[in-house]
Amino acid sequence: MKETVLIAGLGLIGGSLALNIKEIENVHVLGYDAKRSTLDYCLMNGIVDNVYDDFAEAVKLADICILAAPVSITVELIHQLNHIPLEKELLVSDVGSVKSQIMEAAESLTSDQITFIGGHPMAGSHKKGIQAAKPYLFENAIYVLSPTKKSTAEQLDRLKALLSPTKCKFLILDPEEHDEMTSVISHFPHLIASSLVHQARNWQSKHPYIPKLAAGGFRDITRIASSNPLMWRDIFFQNREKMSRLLADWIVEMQQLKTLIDSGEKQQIQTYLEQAKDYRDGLDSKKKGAILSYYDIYVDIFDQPGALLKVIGLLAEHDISINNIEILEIREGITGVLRLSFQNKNDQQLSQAILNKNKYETMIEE
Ligand SMILES: NC(=O)C1=CN([C@@H]2O[C@H](COP(=O)(O)OP(=O)(O)OC[C@H]3O[C@@H](n4cnc5c(N)ncnc54)[C@H](O)[C@@H]3O)[C@@H](O)[C@H]2O)C=CC1
Ligand SMILES: O=C(O)C(=O)Cc1ccc(O)cc1
Repeated sequence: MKETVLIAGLGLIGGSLALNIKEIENVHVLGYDAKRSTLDYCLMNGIVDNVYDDFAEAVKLADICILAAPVSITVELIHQLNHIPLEKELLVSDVGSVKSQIMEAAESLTSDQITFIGGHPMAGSHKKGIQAAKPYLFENAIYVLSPTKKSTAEQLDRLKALLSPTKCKFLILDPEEHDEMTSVISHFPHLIASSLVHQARNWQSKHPYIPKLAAGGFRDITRIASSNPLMWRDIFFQNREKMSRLLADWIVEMQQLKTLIDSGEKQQIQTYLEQAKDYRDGLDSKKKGAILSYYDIYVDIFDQPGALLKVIGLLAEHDISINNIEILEIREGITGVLRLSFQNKNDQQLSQAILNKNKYETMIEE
């Protein structure tokens, strides 16, 4: 029998999930979103089979519903579920970056027909909206699942099967643990990235050339500050206790660093940097897999934009999709380096072979 799956919120994450779930035979995918233009786009591009601008109407038809709106809206939608008369069993999940409030709302659901299992794919981008949705967004990424008291092992397996086309790796976590870990590894770094951008902007009044000097390091560390402010406002708000605790620790560490810098203790400064480097290098190791590391190739190029187009064209001819392209420190007419990122090792190695055959100098970091 056909299973009906509703995705509520068809932005970057909901749209990317829909693209994957649509691949499964015998699944009918419905979409709900507050934006009419998003629903029209989804229909026009075959991302879902049918669209609704009324949550209650759509959810009544569904066997499984994935809530993929901003976190505060997801909490509201869970509360709404309590007041929607359902005629069949409904398995509900979500994709929210903070889990505690969502899981609290889910535990307070009174309907016997609804079972909730929390979810969070640990992958995304700084882009937002349906037009940024990609089918391979979650490949090799961790997908956190948080079962509830009511959910059964069979329901967990059913959800995993539905998400299996994403090629993610599942990890079961308790919501409190999840929120603490993501505050350290995702939410707090975002706050620091935004604060670094503010600092640069403040200095720009004294040095108008600051933006022109912004080199690779500043761009790398502040990339996430260009993400969706509405989404991150919700994340900071919902995880504010853990963020505040991390800020307090950070302030103490910054004070210690200030003392170290003021003292001019070269050896201690070097030790501090070496310890950070050792830990960071270990995180990136593909064997450990602690960070979702993309498969990068560095390519030497000589003049842009011609060289850029040629490299991309060569890979496109072989249907290889590039996850990210970055030009590292290139100026016109001077040798530069292109960093191409791929989702998997196969694409990385095939691309290297193609580029080498076409006389490009390439390098893969071990
Ligand atoms: N962007 C990212 O990298 C990641 C985001 N997440 C989580 O995924 C969720 C969605 O984020 P994105 O897809 O990035 O955001 P997005 O802004 O791309 O998409 C959100 C969608 O929700 C819709 N929406 C807003 N209010 C609504 C309402 N009242 N009813 C129905 N639809 C509504 C919007 O129209 C939009 O289509 C958030 O909870 C976020 O925490 C999780 C992992 C990664
Ligand atoms: O853009 C990036 O590097 C991200 O880290 C994306 C991301 C944003 C929010 C999440 O909850 C999970 C992943």
